[in-house]
Amino acid sequence: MKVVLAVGGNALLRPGDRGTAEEQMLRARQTAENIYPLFQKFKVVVTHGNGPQVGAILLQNETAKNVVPPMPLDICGAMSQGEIGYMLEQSFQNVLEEKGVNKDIATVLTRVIVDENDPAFENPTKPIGPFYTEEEAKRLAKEKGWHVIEDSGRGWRRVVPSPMPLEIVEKDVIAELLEKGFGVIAVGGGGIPVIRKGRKLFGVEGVIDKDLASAVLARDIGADRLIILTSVEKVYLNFGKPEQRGIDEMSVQEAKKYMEEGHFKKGSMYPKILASVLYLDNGGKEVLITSPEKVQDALDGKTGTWIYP
Ligand SMILES: NC(=O)OP(=O)(O)O
Repeated sequence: MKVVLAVGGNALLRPGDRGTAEEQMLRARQTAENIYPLFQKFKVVVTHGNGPQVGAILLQNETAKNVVPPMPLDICGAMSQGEIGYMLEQSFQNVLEEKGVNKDIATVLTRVIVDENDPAFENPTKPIGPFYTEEEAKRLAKEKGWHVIEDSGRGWRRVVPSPMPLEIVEKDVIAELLEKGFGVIAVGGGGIPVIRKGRKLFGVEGVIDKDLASAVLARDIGADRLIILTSVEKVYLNFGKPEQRGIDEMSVQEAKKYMEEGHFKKGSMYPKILASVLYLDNGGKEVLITSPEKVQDALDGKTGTWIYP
């Protein structure tokens, strides 16, 4: 069975973490300990976010711009794929070794085709980098020309364009590595956004949503299952309210209805449900949304939210 496994931001950073290498390596190791059995059971491609890391790389580039030439956002995205791919690959490989599982892991630098006329380029929505107070964020926006927003009740952040992913450039390479028995890490940070001009590709500045890009990958390689790991055990209706109710199973039609009714927050569960719909509406078979800690129980049918066509 071919599985695309999208790991959330908490795979590398938790609230309160500063984002040091030691912290991120520790979180990567914890993620590996939770998910290593999946590499034994399935042909797995792990995808991941990069919001905090790509924002930090961009800041580093901008801060040192008078010493070394700063890199544009697509190249910062490529750097974040290398950084995070390394941390995950090393952690997965070490845990698999300790558990006696014979599996090699390969990270694929991945580009994703977007539309150069995507309106997202004129309307930045993707939060990256550290959190600021409202006052700091508004000052930085004025001083540096940044766009900033309040991010899901967690603080203020810089936002950048987030075009819709259309196609995974490296889909055949990823599929081939899976068939040959490798565990694969790909589509890091939603992939590096590129546009097609004739037969050539060119990078563009943006950060793609990793859940949407994971759905496109799952479609493009004909994955049997899309698993989205996040900070909650299952999807909830009326999340955070007294009438909150966990969903064990829903159809894609029900998922669309709940989206329209406004049950899912834009910066958190909404893109995961949208990605599930995108995958299931394009031939996908099933989606599981749960936390890294509960993924084994969810696969045994004990928890998580399952979504079907
Ligand atoms: N690219 C992306 O979606 O990153 P986060 O999940 O970290 O926001």
